[in-house]
Amino acid sequence: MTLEIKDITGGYSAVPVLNNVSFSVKKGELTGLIGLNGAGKSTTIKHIIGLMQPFSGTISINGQMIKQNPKAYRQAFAFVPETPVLYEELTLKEHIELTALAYGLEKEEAMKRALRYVKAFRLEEKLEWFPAYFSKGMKQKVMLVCAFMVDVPLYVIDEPFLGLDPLGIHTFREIVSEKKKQGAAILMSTHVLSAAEKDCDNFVVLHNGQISHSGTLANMQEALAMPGASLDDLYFRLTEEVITL
Ligand SMILES: Nc1ncnc2c1ncn2[C@@H]1O[C@H](COP(=O)(O)OP(=O)(O)OP(=O)(O)O)[C@@H](O)[C@H]1O
Repeated sequence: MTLEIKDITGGYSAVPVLNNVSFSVKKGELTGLIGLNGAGKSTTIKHIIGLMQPFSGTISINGQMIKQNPKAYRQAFAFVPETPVLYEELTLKEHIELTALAYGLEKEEAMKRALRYVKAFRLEEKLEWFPAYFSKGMKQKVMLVCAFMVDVPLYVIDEPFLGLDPLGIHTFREIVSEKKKQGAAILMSTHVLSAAEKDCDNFVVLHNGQISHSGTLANMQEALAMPGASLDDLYFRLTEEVITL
């Protein structure tokens, strides 16, 4: 098990947003984290990446908790936020160098690795560009390059499908498939259920801060006695929120 979340309860004030959330993400698997607006996906991710500490429960990556060795824990994952966070005064090349520094990678080797992804996302002419010149999708690609250039056990990716163009999504899928083959675990939060159904090996459905289901599509179909149902239909049943006009 690469990422193991055991019974976490947590939130922003004394009132918890997450209640007894448990799930795991296995080596070589892509797990989709899905749920309605406000269900608790970002809050869960903030706990995983160490921005928030749970009131109770534990989170570990490859058996290690953040408090045991914060630096090792932080270097065990790469995170891509939904909204790109880039340094205005640094070029794409300098973002790659900064990532290498943060993960303790040798600069030339790191650049070689990053260039594969830079080319795959068609950014090779833009290595000297500053973020101000990038479109929203290009900024997202820069974030993805900086995440995928490091070999880590866990990738946490928040909503990759809304900013990328179709070629970018194709490239993203190819990289994810390669990373899975190399044994990485990937947690991806998304609202794009058609893409999630196609790509994810299993799903964690959050509803009102609790897990309403986790497992494969087949597990969900069986549990809900909806053989052959799409992820959309299963999701609406699990969240019980189909609004008709
Ligand atoms: N900084 C914050 N302070 C207080 N409450 C917050 C904060 N951020 C989120 N919340 C609350 O926590 C709950 C879960 O929000 P969260 O952002 O985790 O949802 P989400 O599933 O990521 O939603 P979305 O799909 O809209 O991104 C919501 O009730 C939200 O209002």
